[in-house]
Amino acid sequence: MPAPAKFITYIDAHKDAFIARLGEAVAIPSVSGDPSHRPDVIKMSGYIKSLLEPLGVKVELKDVGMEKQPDGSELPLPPVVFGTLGDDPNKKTVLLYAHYDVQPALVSDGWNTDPFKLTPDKEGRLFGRGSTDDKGPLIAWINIVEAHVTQGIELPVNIKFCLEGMEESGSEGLDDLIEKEKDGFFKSCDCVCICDNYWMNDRTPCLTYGVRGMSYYRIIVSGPARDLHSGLFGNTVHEPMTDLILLMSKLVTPSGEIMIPGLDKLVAPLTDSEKKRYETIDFALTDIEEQVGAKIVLSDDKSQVLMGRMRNPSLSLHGIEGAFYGPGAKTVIPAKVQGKFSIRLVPNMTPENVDPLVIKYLYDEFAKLKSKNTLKIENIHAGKAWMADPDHWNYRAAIKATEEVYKKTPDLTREGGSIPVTLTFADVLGLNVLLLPMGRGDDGAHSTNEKLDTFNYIEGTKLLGTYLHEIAVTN
Ligand SMILES: C[C@H](N)C(=O)N[C@@H](Cc1c[nH]cn1)C(=O)O
Ligand SMILES: [Zn+2]
Ligand SMILES: [Zn+2]
Repeated sequence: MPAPAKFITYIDAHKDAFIARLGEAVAIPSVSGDPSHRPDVIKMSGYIKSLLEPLGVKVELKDVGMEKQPDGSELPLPPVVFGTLGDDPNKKTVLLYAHYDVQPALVSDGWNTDPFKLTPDKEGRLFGRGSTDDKGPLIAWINIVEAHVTQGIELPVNIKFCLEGMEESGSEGLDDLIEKEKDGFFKSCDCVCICDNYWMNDRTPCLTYGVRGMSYYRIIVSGPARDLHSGLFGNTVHEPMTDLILLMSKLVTPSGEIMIPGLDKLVAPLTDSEKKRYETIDFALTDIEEQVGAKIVLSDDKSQVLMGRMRNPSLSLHGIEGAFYGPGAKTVIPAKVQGKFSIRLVPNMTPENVDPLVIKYLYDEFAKLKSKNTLKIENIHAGKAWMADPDHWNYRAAIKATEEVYKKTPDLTREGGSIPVTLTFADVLGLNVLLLPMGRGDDGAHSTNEKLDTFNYIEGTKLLGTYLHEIAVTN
């Protein structure tokens, strides 16, 4: 059943108000990975509550405890926002998940505008941290509820909201809460919809039936009791940074191959029918080139590139904490450095079968250095890969909604990024999970100048609303 015309008209008529609302959300720098921003993450949960309650949504802010910091101190975790609207036993109940935390962003990283001030350009692109990941989609769900409630349009389903503030930092606390509430808050849910990923390009909508998992590591090399003068102690002591750089150079080749023995044997084998699926996705190498702003794609083969993102693991080096990085030429030997890297996990890899291989390999490589420094390896957070059945009515409803709004049949894709809770919803609640993205492949999530096109925000809002009307009638 298409969404009522009144709903579509309301969305179009309120475009400016919806952009202003997204601006309010972006202005709260809810960076979950930065302890100094924890009050902002918590403030964001209050902002969401203040939008939902006047619309008749019953809101609970669920406390999920404390987060241990590397120095042993503790920080309060931001609450998980539970919302309930409707309890009609004759309607399906849809669980809507989104996250209200964002990645860090500084103007000095290379932003052209203040990342926490939503800034439109003349092409209608809305620049700001979280615009596409994931505040745009989260605010869109609220806009949809507002359109129904204020226009007297009956909601075709009961809605449960589960909105978290730690997704960008390993979703700490959420799995336990879902386990605890599976026969409580989540009991009546029939399916899940998550709007937190992206199209493959700037033209073709997609539905996503898989995400990669992730294991994020910190390798800590320490030696001297304090930072040293390189003129006095260079070629005199074992230098932690030298050891760390050597270790990090042993993880992945420049062509993307993971160098840790045994990891490749864990990956689920490729079948012929799966291989064919990559050939039909609307995608060109130029899409990646445009998204990254350079001609640096690893392969000339479209299917290889898609498999590299969707069904194979990857290892990325992210940074070194404790290293000298400022301007000038400080002649320091850093006393303790921490290298950060992560591995994107695919079926049948798990943090449990990957961790021992990573740890053994790094200790073996460290032993070869014959260094007197100390090595410590930690898995900071981990989540498994997930795949759903795209033949389910949840997906059929989303295909119909996409065809109604965009007049195109969506591609079926797997996401290269990770959304740890997808697997928990599927396994613990036993529900089909659909990823229904709003933004485009060139939105720059996690990057500088993240944006959401006004077109995608508004048409995406219509899509999500239409999807609710379609699931009500799809079996
Ligand atoms: C796909 C989703 N929008 C996303 O960006 N997820 C993050 C999750 C994460 C895990 N550790 C840190 N962030 C991602 O895939 O990086
Ligand atoms: Zn996200
Ligand atoms: Zn993200």
